Amino acid sequence: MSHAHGPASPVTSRSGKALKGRLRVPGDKSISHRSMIFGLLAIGETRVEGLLEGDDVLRTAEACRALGAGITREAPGRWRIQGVGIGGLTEPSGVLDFGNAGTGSRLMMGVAGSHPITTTFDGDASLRKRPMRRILDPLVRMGVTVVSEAEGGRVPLTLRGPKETIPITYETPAASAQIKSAILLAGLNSPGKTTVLEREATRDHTERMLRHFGATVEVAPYGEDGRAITLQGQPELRGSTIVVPSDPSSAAFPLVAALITPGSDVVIEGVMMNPLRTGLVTTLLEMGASIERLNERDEGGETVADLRVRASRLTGVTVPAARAPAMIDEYPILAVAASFAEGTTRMQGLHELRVKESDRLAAVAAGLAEAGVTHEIEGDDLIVHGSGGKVRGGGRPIATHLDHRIAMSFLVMGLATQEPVTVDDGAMIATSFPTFIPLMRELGATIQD
Ligand SMILES: O=C(O)C1=C[C@@H](OP(=O)(O)O)[C@@H](O)[C@H](O)C1
Ligand SMILES: C=C(OP(=O)(O)O)C(=O)O
Repeated sequence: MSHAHGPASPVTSRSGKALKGRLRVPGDKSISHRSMIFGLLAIGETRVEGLLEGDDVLRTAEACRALGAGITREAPGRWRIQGVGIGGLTEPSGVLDFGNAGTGSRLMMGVAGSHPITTTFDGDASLRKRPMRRILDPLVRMGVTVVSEAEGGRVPLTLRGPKETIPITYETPAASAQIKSAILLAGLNSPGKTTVLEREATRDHTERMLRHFGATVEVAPYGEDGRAITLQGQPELRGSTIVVPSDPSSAAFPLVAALITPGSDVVIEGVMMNPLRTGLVTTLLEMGASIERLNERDEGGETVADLRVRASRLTGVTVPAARAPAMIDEYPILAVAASFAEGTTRMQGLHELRVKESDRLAAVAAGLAEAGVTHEIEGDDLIVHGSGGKVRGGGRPIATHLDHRIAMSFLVMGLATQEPVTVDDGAMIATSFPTFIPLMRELGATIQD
C-alpha cells in the first residue's frame, strides 16, 4: 500500500550560473485527471495527447481501469480510453488507492459514489489526513451511503451509491474546484438538474470538459464574484479528443527560478493561461517581474502562451484573498519569490493551504525560518519580509511532509541563496512534475539528488 512510504531521498540545490533556454513543462494535472475520468464516463473512445504521467494521474487511470475502462498508453503522453458510459461502471475488486492525490480521490468519490456499486478509497499518509467531509456531505444529500470512514471523515472510506442520484442545489462551503467537480460528476447520474453555487469562481476545467463531451451546462453569475453552475443530468457523453496544455502550476517553478537567479532568460512554452489559473503571473507582474506573454494561441480549447521570463528586481505587494482560487497551489513558490523581493509581501486569506498535501502555511513558514527569511503568520495571512535579493539559505534540511510543492519551492529557492538548500525528500515531486529536476538542470540549475 502506498501509505508505507519508502526511505526519504534528500535533494540539494545551490546557486550557480544564470538559467537560460527554452522548456516545456508537462501537461496540466487538473485536466489530466479529468481526461481519464471523462474517458471512463463517455461512450466510445477518448484520445488524450500530452497527458501528465505523474503518479497522481496514474492512480486515477488505475482507478478508471478498476471501474471498467479500457486504458492503453500508445506513446509518452498519448493515451486511449474505452469508456463504459454513465451508469456502466463495474464494482472494483479491490481498494482504489489514490496515493497522494486529493483531486483524483475526491473527483472519483463523485463518480463511483454516484453508482450502485461499493467502492473503497484510500491513499498515502498525506491523503489520510485530508478532509473528505466536504465531499461526503453533498454526496449524502444526493443519496450516497457512506458505508464506513476513518475518523473525522477521512480515507480509508467506503461508499455505496444509489441507482440514480438525487438532483440537488448546493453552495460549496469552501472555494474548491474539487468539491464543485465531485458534485457535478455525481450529478451526471441524476435524472434532473444539479446546481453548484460557488461564492468565488474556481478553476472551470470540469465545466469545460462536460461541454466538450456533450453535456449541457449553464453558468450564471452568483453573488459578487461567484458562479451558479447547472448540469442537466444523464447526458450521453461521447468519447472525444483532448489536447492537454502545459500546467501553469508546474511552470511556476522554472518561472520563479528565472526571476530570482541573476542574469536568467528563459522561455516556458505553451503554458495554459486560463484566467482562473493565472493569479501567480498577475501577482509577479505587480511585483515588477519581467514576464512576456508571447505567441498567444488556442490549444485544445484553452488559451496558451509562451512565457519569456528574465531575472528581475521584485517589490513586495499585498495579494488579496479574492485571488486565492486562481493561484491556490502557487503560494509556496510565491513565498520564495517574496523572500528575494524588496519590502514586504502580504498574502491574505490562505486558510485552504492548511488542508493540502501538507499544512502548507506551516510548512512554508518552517522552511523560510530555516533559510533565514523573516516572516509572520497572522491569522490566515502569510507575511514575508523580502531581503532585496540576498537570502541566506542553509539551515537544516527542509521538511517536505510528503508535499511536492514544498519540495520544488525550496529547491528553487536554493538556486539563488548564499548557502545551498536541502529538502528532506524529493520523492513526491513525481506526483505532479516527474521531469522537474532534469528540466531545471537543462536550464543550467545545480540540483543534486
Ligand atoms: O480541481 C482541481 O483539479 C484542483 C483543485 C484545487 O484544490 P481545491 O479544490 O481543494 O481547492 C487544487 O489545489 C488542486 O491541485 C487541483
Ligand atoms: C493541492 C494539490 O493537489 P491535490 O489536492 O490533487 O492533492 C496540488 O497539486 O498542489
